[in-house]
Amino acid sequence: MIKVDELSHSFYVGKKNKRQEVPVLKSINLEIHEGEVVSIVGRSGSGKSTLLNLMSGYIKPTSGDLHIKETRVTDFTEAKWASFRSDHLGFIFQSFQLIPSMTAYQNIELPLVMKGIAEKERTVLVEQMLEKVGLADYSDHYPSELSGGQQQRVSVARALIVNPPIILADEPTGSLDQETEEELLSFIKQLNKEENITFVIITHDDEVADIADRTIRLEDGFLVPNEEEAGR
Ligand SMILES: Nc1ncnc2c1ncn2[C@@H]1O[C@H](COP(=O)(O)OP(=O)(O)OP(=O)(O)O)[C@@H](O)[C@H]1O
Repeated sequence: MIKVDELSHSFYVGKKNKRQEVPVLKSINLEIHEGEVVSIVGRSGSGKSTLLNLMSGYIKPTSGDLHIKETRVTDFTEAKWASFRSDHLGFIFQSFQLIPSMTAYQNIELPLVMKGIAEKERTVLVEQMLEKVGLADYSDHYPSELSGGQQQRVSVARALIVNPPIILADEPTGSLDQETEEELLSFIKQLNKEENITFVIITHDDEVADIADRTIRLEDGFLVPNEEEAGR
């Protein structure tokens, strides 16, 4: 589903004549299979978000190769990435990243508008999705009128609305209380089981790592070999 080969990434900081290379990811090899829930853990600064941003096409690798759904995306232009993302990837963030001036309904509808889906069809899909995430009564609420857990459900609904086979999540439970976190995790597990959606989840949270089929650990930009896999 996602194949990462010898992927390295450096940032360059400082002024032109004093440009300094900051190597962040170092020869990462990794394969994520269809239907897996994979958590990515590691200390702050270990490169987790950089890896997710590479998988999303928001940054380009310095070297190495990346395939998603058997498509080589390494050299994609921004336009190609934008269309690939809208067909294959959904995103969930710690800070929800909802548009404050749009209602729950409009936030969920947005990816369909961007895909050029007709209004009639959008209405059916958004209403179904509001039911599915238990927010049918909150469709006209703005993000500021929703609890953290409800906002996260809107953001999950927005990620799901285009039926992506893969969802990439950066600390999705980071802003939630214990109970809401458990709700979100069981919803993720349910989506994974019933709809075979592949999840890649960055987390600091042991409970998220607990629902994952596999945990990948980054340390200073290197992937730490998984003992179980290394022993096979
Ligand atoms: N745009 C950038 N320019 C320069 N350095 C960057 C940039 N983005 C990230 N870095 C550096 O890359 C390293 C890895 O950052 P990254 O955000 O991937 O870590 P992380 O594991 O996700 O951390 P956290 O858990 O705190 O979110 C850090 O040392 C960071 O300072």
